Amino acid sequence: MADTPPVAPGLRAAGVTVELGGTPIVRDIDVSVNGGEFVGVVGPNGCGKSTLLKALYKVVTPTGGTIRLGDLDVRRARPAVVARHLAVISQFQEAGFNLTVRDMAALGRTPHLGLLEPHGAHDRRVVARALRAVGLDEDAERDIQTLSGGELQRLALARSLAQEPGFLILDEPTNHLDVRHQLQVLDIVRGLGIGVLAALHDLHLAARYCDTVYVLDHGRVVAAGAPRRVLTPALIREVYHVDCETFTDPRGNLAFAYACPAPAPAPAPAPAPASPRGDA
Ligand SMILES: Nc1ncnc2c1ncn2[C@@H]1O[C@H](COP(=O)(O)OP(=O)(O)OP(=O)(O)O)[C@@H](O)[C@H]1O
Repeated sequence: MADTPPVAPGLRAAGVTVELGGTPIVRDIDVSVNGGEFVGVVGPNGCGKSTLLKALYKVVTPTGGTIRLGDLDVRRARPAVVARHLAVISQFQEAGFNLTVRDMAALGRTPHLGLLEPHGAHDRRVVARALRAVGLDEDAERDIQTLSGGELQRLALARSLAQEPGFLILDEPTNHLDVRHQLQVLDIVRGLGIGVLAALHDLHLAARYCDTVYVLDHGRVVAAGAPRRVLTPALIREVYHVDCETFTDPRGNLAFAYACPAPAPAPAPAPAPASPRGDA
């Protein structure tokens, strides 16, 4: 009988609170992502999206809360153990070393290998498949220093795919990407069939790809649920301070038309002080 594939683990975070430099940045947040679900975190600049994600993937230490990935207690587990289950694509991709594209993608295998254990045939196959998936297979021997920002972003995805994670956290995965590659990357991610938590700025992409969105403002969740239910003109006005109309585009996706609110009319000029002589 064929083995049943392992069930992708879900993420359950409760009461996550983060203070940085004595300032509360993330305040008592609950997040739940089922295995196979694509969940977005949206909100204005500085609302705490990256800090929340960093707390979930152990780069920032929360001051409170619990974080579980399947049966794993993320806060107590060693980072190397967490990395076997969780891949992360962070906001800024830097090509700091002279590695080839293939070598960089192959780093995704590290959590699965023992110290100094060489890559086997399976590892090489996984890496080749990951590079093919993001359209970088023909660039495998290039030095990563020569890649564009968008190519580096796709390489970061290839490295994460090579990691064969059970869960994926993405911080602005479409940074630097043109329209086609935005869709390509998010299609690949959604097609993985694992739990995904992604901070997204583009509400069109959030509405198109997410099963659920969490809307953050000033470090708190102010709304959560299916995009059509949550991303209303009223909520967008309240959180982003723009005028907004929503509509369904010709492809059936929820879409948004924004405008900055008209500036408040200038106050009327103060009346000129009365002349001491009383003439006009
Ligand atoms: N190490 C730190 N010390 C103090 N404040 C910090 C630190 N890191 C981030 N912050 C502040 O925390 C707030 C939230 O930052 P965060 O990067 O989580 O926001 P964000 O929602 O991801 O923003 P953006 O959309 O601009 O990427 C910001 O006001 C930021 O200046």
